[in-house]
Amino acid sequence: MENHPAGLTIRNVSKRYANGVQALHQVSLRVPPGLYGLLGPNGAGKSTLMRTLATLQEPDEGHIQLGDIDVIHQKEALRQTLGYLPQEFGLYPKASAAELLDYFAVLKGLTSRTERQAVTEALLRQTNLWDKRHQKLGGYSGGMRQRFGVAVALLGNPRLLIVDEPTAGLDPAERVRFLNLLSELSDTSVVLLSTHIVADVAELCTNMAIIDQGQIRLEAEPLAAVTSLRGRIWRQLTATAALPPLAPEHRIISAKRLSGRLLVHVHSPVSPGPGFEPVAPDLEDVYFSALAGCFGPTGDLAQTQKAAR
Ligand SMILES: Nc1ncnc2c1ncn2[C@@H]1O[C@H](COP(=O)(O)OP(=O)(O)OP(=O)(O)O)[C@@H](O)[C@H]1O
Repeated sequence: MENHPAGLTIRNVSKRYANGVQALHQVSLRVPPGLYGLLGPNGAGKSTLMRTLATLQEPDEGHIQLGDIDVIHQKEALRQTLGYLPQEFGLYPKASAAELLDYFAVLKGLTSRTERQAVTEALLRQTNLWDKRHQKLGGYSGGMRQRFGVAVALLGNPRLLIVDEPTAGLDPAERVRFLNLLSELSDTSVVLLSTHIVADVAELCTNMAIIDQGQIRLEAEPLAAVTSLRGRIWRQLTATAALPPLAPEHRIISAKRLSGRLLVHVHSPVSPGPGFEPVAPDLEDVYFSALAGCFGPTGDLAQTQKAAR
């Protein structure tokens, strides 16, 4: 991180809610500038971590640093440089994008009308909404709403942009447009994307982490993670829906129904037995292997590879 003064460092962050749920357990991550994907299933703790980073809630313990800002103890300083797009946000349906963005710019302290016009025009162009700026937000599609959310989050030129599950509900074209926008933004800042969609991370993220039950299961570059699984993923298409019997050291990482049959993927350093064939791994195999604990308790790819040699 020393080489990346604007990067984000998260150390041993834990959070237990009043109802006893341990949403985060000793989470540590290094998030360099670029597009970083935080991938995990429902209830993994992604939103809890995002809200904590956005200073909307306190962790029980841990340390978070963005460049020279101590996020937990210098909340105001962090907020000056943060853009946050929550999982759900309300918009005034009767306002147009231009009106509402102008309003948020005033709230952000941009009092000069000329300056505001320049800033909001640039943001509406960047998010590809300029032509639709006079349309009422109530008539915006899901993707346009999300891009408008990003325009609002970008007011004030944040060094850290947090987007919490932004692609859920977008059609494929809108999803790609939205991810491209995030990728462009990540040229100049840290962009943290939380998602449960593996393809979001596979396509554009330069780094990623997989979180499950409040714990980091893997932190890696997506390509390196896929490469690390070469020769370790095997598949079998079973005639019935029954899972094949396996030795304890072989782990079924996924089982999908396919036209009445079952496509089983197994993580194993050697052939799991007759009926299995090797398969070129992809990021979905990485994801399911991580959830099955195949990358070890620390989720550190380098450690895992060393142990496997
Ligand atoms: N305010 C809260 N009070 C109590 N428990 C909570 C609260 N918020 C979240 N939880 C619980 O903490 C765990 C993590 O939730 P969180 O919303 O952070 O996960 P997530 O990965 O964002 O899930 P999703 O993809 O479903 O949004 C879940 O078990 C959830 O039920």
